[in-house]
Amino acid sequence: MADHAPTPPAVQPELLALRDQIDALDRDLLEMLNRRAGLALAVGELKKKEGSVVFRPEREAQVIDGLKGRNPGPLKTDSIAPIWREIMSACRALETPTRVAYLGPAGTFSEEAALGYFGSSIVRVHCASIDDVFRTTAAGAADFGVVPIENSTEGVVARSLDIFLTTPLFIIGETSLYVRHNLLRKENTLEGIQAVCAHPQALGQCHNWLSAHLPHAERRPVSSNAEGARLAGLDPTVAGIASLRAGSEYGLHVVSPAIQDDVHNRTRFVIVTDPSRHPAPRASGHDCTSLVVSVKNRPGAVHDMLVPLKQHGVSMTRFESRPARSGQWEYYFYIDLQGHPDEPHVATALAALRDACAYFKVLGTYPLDVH
Ligand SMILES: O=C(O)C(=O)C[C@]1(C(=O)O)C=C[C@@H](O)C=C1
Repeated sequence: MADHAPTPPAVQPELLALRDQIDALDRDLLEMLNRRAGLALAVGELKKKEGSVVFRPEREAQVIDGLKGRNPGPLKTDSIAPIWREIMSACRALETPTRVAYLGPAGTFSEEAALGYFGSSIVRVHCASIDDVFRTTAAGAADFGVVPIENSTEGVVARSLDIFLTTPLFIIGETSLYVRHNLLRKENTLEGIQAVCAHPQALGQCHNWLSAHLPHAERRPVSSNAEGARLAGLDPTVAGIASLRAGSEYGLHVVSPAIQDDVHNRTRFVIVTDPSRHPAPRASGHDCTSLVVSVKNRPGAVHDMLVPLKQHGVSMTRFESRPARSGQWEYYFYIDLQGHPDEPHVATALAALRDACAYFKVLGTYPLDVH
């Protein structure tokens, strides 16, 4: 009896012929991608002469939308956005480096959102907190910041919304991520776990699972999930809740995968930048405008404020309130509208809304996320 591994079957001639065709096409693709990169470089030179910015989110959204609309298959239409984001990321990097700040360390969901939105050809700027992402971007140490603003299980990310009241930064893009949390640990067992370290949002999103499976373990909030994973790597009695990427980053076992209470758990992130260095994106055809407003505390004030939207046919896709901290039961309202102020009906509705509000700030106008 042979004691060595069986030899694989001989490669069939049909398979060889198909692979030859794939190799030839890959060479064509490589040549075409390089021609595309050459054109992007020429665009970059033009922009340098004009003094205009390199990153154009509305153009990238249109490129992806256009290709999705003409995809003949069999490539899945869902595959188009990630492929072209990477291509445009590589082309953009030839024009200029894109520095992106987000809540670090390596392996956070914020990092995943940043890479999903900008592609992987970016300069990664890790920040210790959401406040730090805003500060770093405002100080010019990053060109863009990526911050979470709402989660489908836990609701708003209050800190991000509060900072929007005072920050000079504005929103130029959005991206959403399916967030799957995993219980990670040095040992591959639930036995002996004394504490679970994660971001408070993740602890909240896994509340039922933790109550059912680790009722006696302390739930210890830390600055990020990746930080929780890092701590789990240092102490065998500690588990972290984080992404699979964070697990492999810190050499941990996945003791239990997908422990979030809601299988459709999603987080929405926005991309912020300094308007003095980067203009607002132009209309792409599928845009969102985000506002924060307040009204005088009187009967019917909120209703009256929203009437112009109906009158001018503008859809509201989000309406969120946060206490104004005045002690007077006053609130700030965070509103997302469909459309771009360059569209006349949106501009008219915004002007009327502004007149009806005691406080009115446009947080940004940007292309809707393209998947
Ligand atoms: O069209 C441009 O303005 C480009 O710079 C080219 C390109 C691309 O690769 O398609 C790259 C960066 C921009 O964000 C948009 C598009």
